[in-house]
Amino acid sequence: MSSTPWFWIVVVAVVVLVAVLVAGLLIARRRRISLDESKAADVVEKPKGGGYTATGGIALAPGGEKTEEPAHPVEERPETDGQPAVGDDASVPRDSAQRTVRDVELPEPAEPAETSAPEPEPEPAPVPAEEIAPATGRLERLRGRLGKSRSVFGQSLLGLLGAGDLDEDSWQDVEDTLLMADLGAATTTEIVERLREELKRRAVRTSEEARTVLQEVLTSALSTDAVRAVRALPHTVDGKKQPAVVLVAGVNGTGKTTTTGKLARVLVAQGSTVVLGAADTFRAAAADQLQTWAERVGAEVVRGKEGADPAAVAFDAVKRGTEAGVDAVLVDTAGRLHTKTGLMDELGKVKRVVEKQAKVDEVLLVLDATTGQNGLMQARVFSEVIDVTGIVLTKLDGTAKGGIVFQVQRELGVPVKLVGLGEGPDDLAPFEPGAFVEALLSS
Ligand SMILES: Nc1nc2c(ncn2[C@@H]2O[C@H](COP(=O)(O)OP(=O)(O)OP(=O)(O)O)[C@@H](O)[C@H]2O)c(=O)[nH]1
Repeated sequence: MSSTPWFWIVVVAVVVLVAVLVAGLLIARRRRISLDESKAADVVEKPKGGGYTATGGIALAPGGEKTEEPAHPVEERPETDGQPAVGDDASVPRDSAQRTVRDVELPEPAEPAETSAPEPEPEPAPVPAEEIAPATGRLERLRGRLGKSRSVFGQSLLGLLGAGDLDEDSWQDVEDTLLMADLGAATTTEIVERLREELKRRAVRTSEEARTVLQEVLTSALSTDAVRAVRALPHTVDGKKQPAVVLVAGVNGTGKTTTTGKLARVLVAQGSTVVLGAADTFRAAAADQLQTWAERVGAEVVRGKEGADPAAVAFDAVKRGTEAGVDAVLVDTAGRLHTKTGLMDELGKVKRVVEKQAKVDEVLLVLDATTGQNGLMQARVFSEVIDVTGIVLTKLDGTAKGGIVFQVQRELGVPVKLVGLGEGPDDLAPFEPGAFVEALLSS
């Protein structure tokens, strides 16, 4: 056999081999995502000066009959280890003067005036001392307030996920980043599992695609069927106007009074009339603070003397609000958490007493985002004591741990309804999962 056919067979084989190798290299290169590429993509993707920009104003709903929301018994909650037991201290009071919780007789419904507390002192509603910014302007001004929360969380996650096929060490880094941002063990595990699944299922190859998946997974982890509107609008009972009754609860220093004032401002700006109840009678300054808010926004305040029975003050605030035909009564409660039993006595009683004349439509639990796990433990105690219907997460402007939102909502089974993004009177925003995640991931 002549050597020529063999020569051509060898040439063809070599050409085919080279072609296969080149094609393989090209495909492999396309599939690899470098950190440089992710950075380049980020430069294009990052919204300029982007921050938390809720798309709408704070949603409000009438009180009265609630729509059925999913039951979330404490036994079914994850991460229930380490809950403070009865008698555990939950926080250090801001001021030293304290009074111990004592048993006080509940006022009879027919004779509310016979409470053991001093007579409350209704104040006439003053004219608003300041012009209240409209909701749209307010939201715009909140841009960038999540600054500190964003950098750690979003950038390290995007850096990791944008780096291509992740090995186990890199997944461990993703997990650590989520844990450091205060998402908690259960939420972190769930999110990592979903990220792994989605990246694989969608054969994610670019950092841009990874960003989309991350955004979707985080947003869906924050989504809930529960209503986020604050039930602060009046409703009708037996043909008579009934103000919405909102209790604001939380440990001292979390921002209850400030939140009550900010919420009153939102309501007044929308044309509602409001009575504020200063049921935090442990600290004289708390009632003064609320009174200042009332003067600023043009609301009436009902307060008792220092040491008065908080339940009696709350009762009288609701009574006054009903008689005056206002739209909403916001009751600022005391949050001293010396003992779970004490809190149960106080807060439970406030609610029971108020409900002798009107249904409580909303119980907002105010949590300080900067306290991380401690805040979460407080939340567990409160949710056992009182039927919390919404969370207000304050001081998100001052923490790198915005991830606490995920954990709080998951553990309590109650939606985060509002977020506090500063000390200013208009620094209260509605909580929107999509906008929040967008702010976390941008830089
Ligand atoms: N940075 C920041 N500070 C806030 C926010 N909300 C409240 N604060 C500040 O937190 C401090 C405590 O707020 P208060 O409203 O007095 O807290 P409280 O829960 O009523 O406290 P007690 O009356 O002691 O029970 C104040 O200095 C507020 O200005 C927020 O969203 N961001």
